[in-house]
Amino acid sequence: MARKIGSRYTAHQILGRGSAGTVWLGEGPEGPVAIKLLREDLASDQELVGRFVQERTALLGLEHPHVVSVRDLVVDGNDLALVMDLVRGTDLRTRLDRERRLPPEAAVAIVADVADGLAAAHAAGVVHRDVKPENILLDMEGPPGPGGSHPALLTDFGVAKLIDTPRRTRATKIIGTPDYLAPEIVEGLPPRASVDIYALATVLYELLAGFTPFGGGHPGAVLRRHVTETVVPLPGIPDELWQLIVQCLAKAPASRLRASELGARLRELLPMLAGMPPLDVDEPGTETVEEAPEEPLAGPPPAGEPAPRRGAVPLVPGAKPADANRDTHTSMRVPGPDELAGGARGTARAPRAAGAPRPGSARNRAAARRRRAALGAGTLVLLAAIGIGTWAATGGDDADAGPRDTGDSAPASP
Ligand SMILES: Nc1ncnc2c1ncn2[C@@H]1O[C@H](COP(=O)(O)OP(=O)(O)OP(=O)(O)O)[C@@H](O)[C@H]1O
Repeated sequence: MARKIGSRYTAHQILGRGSAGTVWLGEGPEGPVAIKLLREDLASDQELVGRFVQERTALLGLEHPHVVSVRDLVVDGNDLALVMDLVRGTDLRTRLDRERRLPPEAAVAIVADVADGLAAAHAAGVVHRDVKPENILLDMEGPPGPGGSHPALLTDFGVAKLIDTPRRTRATKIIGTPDYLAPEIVEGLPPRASVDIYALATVLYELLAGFTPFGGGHPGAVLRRHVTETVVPLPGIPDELWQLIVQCLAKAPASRLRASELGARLRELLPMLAGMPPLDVDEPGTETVEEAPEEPLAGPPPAGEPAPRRGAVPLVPGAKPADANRDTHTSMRVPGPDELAGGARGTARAPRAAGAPRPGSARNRAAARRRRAALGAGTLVLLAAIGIGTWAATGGDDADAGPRDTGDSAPASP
């Protein structure tokens, strides 16, 4: 059923639903558009509406072949909507679900497109903050490129920032999708351009492997892995490609490549990857490092309340997720030192070449011991980092103090 959005747009048919709202196929004065209608509870939040209007210029200003442009912002009664270019195709999550792993050439071509889009955004001072396969659209009407991949476009710019908490509390909250969150966000530091590079490298790893490097299990465990664990090489991956992934998954933001460089370096690899089949990797079982069963950091939901779905589990006991129905986002408090110390039992996931023995052998037990030692050291590092995060939080209201989330004006440098 058609629905009017403001005075200029009509929404015809639902294209999909996300955590922040529903995307409609619509019509505007200049032709077909995609309209993202934000959830009612977000639309009725006066502060968010204020930010929405404030962000107008930054959101509307981004024009790039690999970015889904926002054409208009509509604030009309209870409706809050972003009007975007319509991309006729599918999102990368759907393709990944269908194919499980992509041939390296196609994966690299897609990620190079997104890196180029990010480079333009970062140059304009915009940090995306929620790079993940769901936010990468494949334009099936665009010409197929290397590996037969259609052009990839990054969408949802600015949405993570819009639904973020007020500035004064921002440094104490984590907003995002756990599998793609850079370690410095877990540590409570403000998101800079380099968080997008980390998330994009995670996407590249996922396209090649079929799973993310630090995902699996409780969101709290996922967050800890970002800070404490190092990524394990994928069997059969060309070394040049692996080195790029490792560099962009560096724990230190300054060690990661800039988006423009990442795009260029990935494109240089394309000829070498031509015709290479998907990597032969088995998804690792989640190997428990400690013998004792892992205790969830948060208790079970009270009787009568449904268990929150993936990504919506509070990291800290008693903390309520912003929206338990969110499928892919999480809203958590930055864990305190006690909570981290109590949750130091982690899990480690190591990819295996297809057919290789599962973990549990004497060799793997030795590796688990090494990881346990590393995890202990990592926890110390994390505790120190939380100290820094706390400093950032307490400095948040002081105009002259330390680093801050400048959001749309965040420096594009890592
Ligand atoms: N500009 C667009 N053109 C065509 N389809 C779109 C466009 N933007 C989004 N979609 C489709 O709408 C669906 C919902 O998108 P939306 O951005 O709301 O959610 P998401 O990114 O999947 O999840 P989340 O918001 O939780 O991150 C997506 O599956 C996507 O395929």
